[in-house]
Amino acid sequence: MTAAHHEISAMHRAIALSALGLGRTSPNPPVGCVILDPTGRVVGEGHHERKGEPHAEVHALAAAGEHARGGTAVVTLEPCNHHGRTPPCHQALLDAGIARTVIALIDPTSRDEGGAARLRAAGVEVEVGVLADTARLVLGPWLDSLTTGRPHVTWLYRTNPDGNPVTPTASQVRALAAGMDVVVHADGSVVEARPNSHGAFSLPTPQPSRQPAELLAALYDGGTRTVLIATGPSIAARFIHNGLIDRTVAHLDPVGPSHRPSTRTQPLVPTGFVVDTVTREGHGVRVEAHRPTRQNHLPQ
Ligand SMILES: Nc1c(N[C@@H]2O[C@H](COP(=O)(O)O)[C@@H](O)[C@H]2O)[nH]c(=O)[nH]c1=O
Repeated sequence: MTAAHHEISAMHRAIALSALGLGRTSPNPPVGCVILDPTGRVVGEGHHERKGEPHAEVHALAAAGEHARGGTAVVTLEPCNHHGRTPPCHQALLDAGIARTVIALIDPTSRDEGGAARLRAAGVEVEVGVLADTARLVLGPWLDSLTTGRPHVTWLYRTNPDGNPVTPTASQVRALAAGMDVVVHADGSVVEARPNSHGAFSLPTPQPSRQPAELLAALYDGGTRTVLIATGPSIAARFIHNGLIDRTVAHLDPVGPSHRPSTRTQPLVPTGFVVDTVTREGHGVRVEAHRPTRQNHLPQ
């Protein structure tokens, strides 16, 4: 049996909710969950907000109460099977009487037997891989950081009318920083993207190191999973040359319909990057690109 239409709709909602956790949950993943009652009606929603706080399933089950009995849990990441800072979610689902669980992505950090296997063993119907690629839009950086052992790094810049990358504006930085753990600013400072957004678990931000790889390793050890480099090309180049930029977001300053650049020294996106989206935004254009890697796709 595959996912029904109303389960797909619930997964879309769960994925959107999970993104509310971006820039807050690290080192935990941003996860969303929707609970459907036995008739398919939405009776509870939740997302993981911060390390040490309840997981998405627990929030959603609390909202659903008794309506969850015999119902379906739709969750963006495999329910956990271990006692960490919070009790195992697969047990919470069993205790609530959930009969079916629809999962987008398997948790590669599942200790021993994963939550999906535990649920199946207890007689719960489990569907895995539902809207996996869509869920990866939110969980991708967290999953990538597990594979690389360093935070996922985005370089944000503006291109001037000549087409060369320069430091982004404060409002461009603010908009993207909302979903990031840490920002490296043009003055070299390394700060939590939104102060105190990680709650009681505060992210240590090490002093900027001359070595980008060392800086990223120290950030990863402290729990950072996403970094925004909000600088012109000189700082960013040190990361690019070491293969440490995963994604770029460029804001193009508008130019007239006929334009002759005086100097063009830099490409629009780093060499080898693949452009994903080109959108008109505000007065300018936003271009997003990513560095293709062999490790982009973990097993689902
Ligand atoms: N945030 C989250 C999950 N996160 C999983 O749990 C681990 C953290 O456990 P703990 O220390 O108890 O918070 C984390 O590494 C990841 O594997 N799992 C889920 O089922 N739902 C959630 O909402």
